[in-house]
Amino acid sequence: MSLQRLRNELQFSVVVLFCAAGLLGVLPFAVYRLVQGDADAALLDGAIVIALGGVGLYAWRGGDLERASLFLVTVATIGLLLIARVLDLAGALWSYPVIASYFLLLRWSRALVAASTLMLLMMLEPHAFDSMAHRLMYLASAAVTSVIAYVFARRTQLQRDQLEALAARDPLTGVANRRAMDKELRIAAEAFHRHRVPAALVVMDLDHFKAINDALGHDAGDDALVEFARLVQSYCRVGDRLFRFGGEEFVLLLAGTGVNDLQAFAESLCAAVSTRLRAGGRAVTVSIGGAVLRKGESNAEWLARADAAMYEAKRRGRDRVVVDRETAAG
Ligand SMILES: Nc1nc2c(ncn2[C@@H]2O[C@H](COP(=O)(O)OP(=O)(O)OP(=O)(O)O)[C@@H](O)[C@H]2O)c(=O)[nH]1
Repeated sequence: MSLQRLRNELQFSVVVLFCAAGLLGVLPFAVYRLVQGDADAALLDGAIVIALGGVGLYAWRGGDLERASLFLVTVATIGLLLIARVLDLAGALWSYPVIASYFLLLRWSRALVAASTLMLLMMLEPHAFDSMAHRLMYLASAAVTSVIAYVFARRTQLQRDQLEALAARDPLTGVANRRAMDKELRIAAEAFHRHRVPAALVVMDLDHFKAINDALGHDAGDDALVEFARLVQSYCRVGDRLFRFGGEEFVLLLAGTGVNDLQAFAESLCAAVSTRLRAGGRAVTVSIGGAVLRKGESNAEWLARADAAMYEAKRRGRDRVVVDRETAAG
């Protein structure tokens, strides 16, 4: 489990690997200082090793990553400032990995503040550098490290956001996909169970879609799906969420909607589709099922009721709405 997280989760792997690398990097020095009889430095290195080991173990065992990250950068910063005091320039060299950790583990604005503060404190440290030239060289190299780490962290974050957005979208219609739906349903269900905010699900399935494909070709079918999604979205309010459930089936989540509003909304949407949606000059219709979330009901049960209502609409002749009225009980 944790090995898998090491491969898949950036923050987890940075915390664990930083702790492991820091621990392995500092431990030999702690032993060396002890052998040399340099008790202060040995004690300091030993304390850093123990702190890094503790944070790494905490994260590895599933501890809160935000907390672990904050603790890690704090330990690394304090350790670095103390080492720079005890060990002169050799201590300052550790500021490069510490700066990198800021940009990998903190929000970029906080990382910028932390890196600037660290550089300032190091510059003010009287024992860390033996000449002004060394001091300025440190400042320049630490600033370059900060810029590179900043660019890398920002780009990585941007790419991650883009990948997440792509993974949640249906490429044909551009609406959210089934994966995104599960998350939104959880949020709506939580608002209902905690605060009694009603929520309705609308399941929509285009009628005789196979016939459209067969008669006009797959591309015309695709166009009809895109047009349908556009039409439904034009009917949505700001908080409503449309998902492509698969094939020619779509799901609409209406937050704050009770059973009567659901019925009225679905009826007008159904009528709008049959009058406005066309494929090869022919009207395209939709069968719609609806259900509002009931007390004590799981999301799967809720969705299954809306889906069953949609199949009932198909059974009754298509191009119509069936709302599961039992839902009013909740
Ligand atoms: N063009 C296109 N067709 C799709 C897509 N996804 C699924 N389909 C087609 O949608 C059709 C669905 O057919 P059926 O499940 O038999 O349903 P139907 O013909 O719509 O009939 P009813 O739902 O019973 O009214 C299949 O022919 C699928 O190939 C898509 O992304 N694009």
